[in-house]
Amino acid sequence: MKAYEANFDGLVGPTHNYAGLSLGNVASLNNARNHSSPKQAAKQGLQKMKALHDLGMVQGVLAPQERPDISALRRLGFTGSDAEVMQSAASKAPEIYRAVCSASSMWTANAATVSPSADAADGRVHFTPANLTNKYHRSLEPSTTGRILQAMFANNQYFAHHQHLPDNDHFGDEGAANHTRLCSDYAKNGVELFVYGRYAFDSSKPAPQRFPARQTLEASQAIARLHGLTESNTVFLQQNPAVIDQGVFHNDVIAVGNRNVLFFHEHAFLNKQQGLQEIQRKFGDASPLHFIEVADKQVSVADAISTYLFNTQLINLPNDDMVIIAPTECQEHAGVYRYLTELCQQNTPIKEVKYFDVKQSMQNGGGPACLRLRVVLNEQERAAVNPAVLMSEQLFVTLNNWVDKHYRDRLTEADLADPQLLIESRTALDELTQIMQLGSVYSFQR
Ligand SMILES: N=C(N)NCCC[C@H](NC(=O)CCC(=O)O)C(=O)O
Repeated sequence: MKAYEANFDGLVGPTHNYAGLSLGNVASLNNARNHSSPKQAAKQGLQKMKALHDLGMVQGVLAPQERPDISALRRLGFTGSDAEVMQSAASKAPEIYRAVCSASSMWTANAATVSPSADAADGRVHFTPANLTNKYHRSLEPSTTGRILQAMFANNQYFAHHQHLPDNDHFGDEGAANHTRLCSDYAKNGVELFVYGRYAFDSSKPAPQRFPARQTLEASQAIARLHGLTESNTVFLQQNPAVIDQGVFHNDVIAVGNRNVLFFHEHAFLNKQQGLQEIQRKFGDASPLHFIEVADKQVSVADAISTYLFNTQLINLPNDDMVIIAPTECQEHAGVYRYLTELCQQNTPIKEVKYFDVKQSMQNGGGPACLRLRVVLNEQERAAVNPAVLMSEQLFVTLNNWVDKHYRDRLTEADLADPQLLIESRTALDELTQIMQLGSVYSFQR
């Protein structure tokens, strides 16, 4: 049976803003406190989703989260009406307040880790929401993410949903951003590559010194166990601590894989040769596996971070051509643009690059690949997905109208404390759960 690698992009939420919350994420800190455009951000995301749909890809939408997160503030002792909770938190704890306003759930590469049914012992598609423990503003996401995923992939004959890992940094898990699956065909058993930043229970092991390693080996191993993967179809690689310390806060900022191609930077991994050999061994030699390694002299780590060359999507079109979906930053950088142009003339499966403007997201350190969660679905599984979350001409028009109706063109930090913004957000999300037939997934609805 044929299988597809579907992309589920995060719909940017109404409070999208630049709060400088992510130590280790260069863009987040560089653009802190700039004003944002929630409307433009959401529409940029919808444009990319629609473009992939029009290319014949299976494309879906993952709903945003309720922000400002009032229940998170009440858990921290802020009391009174919703408006009073917002006002007192915004004035007494502005850093915390900015964190509970973040629309960071748009980066759905961090929503969960997904293992296709062809890899899992029980023959179902497995989802584990990421606990995102390393950053407070992201740690607010997993419970709601889990409810939204269960409303999208509801049929438990085909889909298995796990609770996110323990909310402790020893099990820090950032989801699919640190997970890649290589295979000869999406429908066939593949090799699942887990990339971690540090060991949690062995401080003698290498670790970054300047910026945090968000993903632990122990978290990645737990996910593999929960998903029913085997030793023969999993590989655990450590990210090079030196690149984490330069600002590569997820593996998907320095490497990306799709089907039988792993596209990565020379300095991406620790013990690279040993790791690549293990991948090759487990992938087998029945069909070709392409390692496309970019040398530092071709593209430096710093340029990879500023252009997000590796936070690109690698997709196979229905005609089987492999295409790179890149941010326009890659087009605007002469060296990276030259590299990509030459790459398409070489004898690799990659034939073309398509550029998209996702600047609102890029300014917070999220590129095209951050914005999507990949889910491999065979025909039966695809038919079991909630149809209201799958992109179509109609859904594209409906969601653009919805954004035009509810989203602000411009948001400044001061606007975040406006009680009206909470009302606008909740009104928008309540309507969205009708459009996408999600049920009452938000705590304000329960
Ligand atoms: N690479 C992947 N897969 N995802 C990108 C996530 C970017 C996100 N930025 C933020 O959360 C910034 C929020 C702010 O500063 O307003 C992060 O650091 O977790």
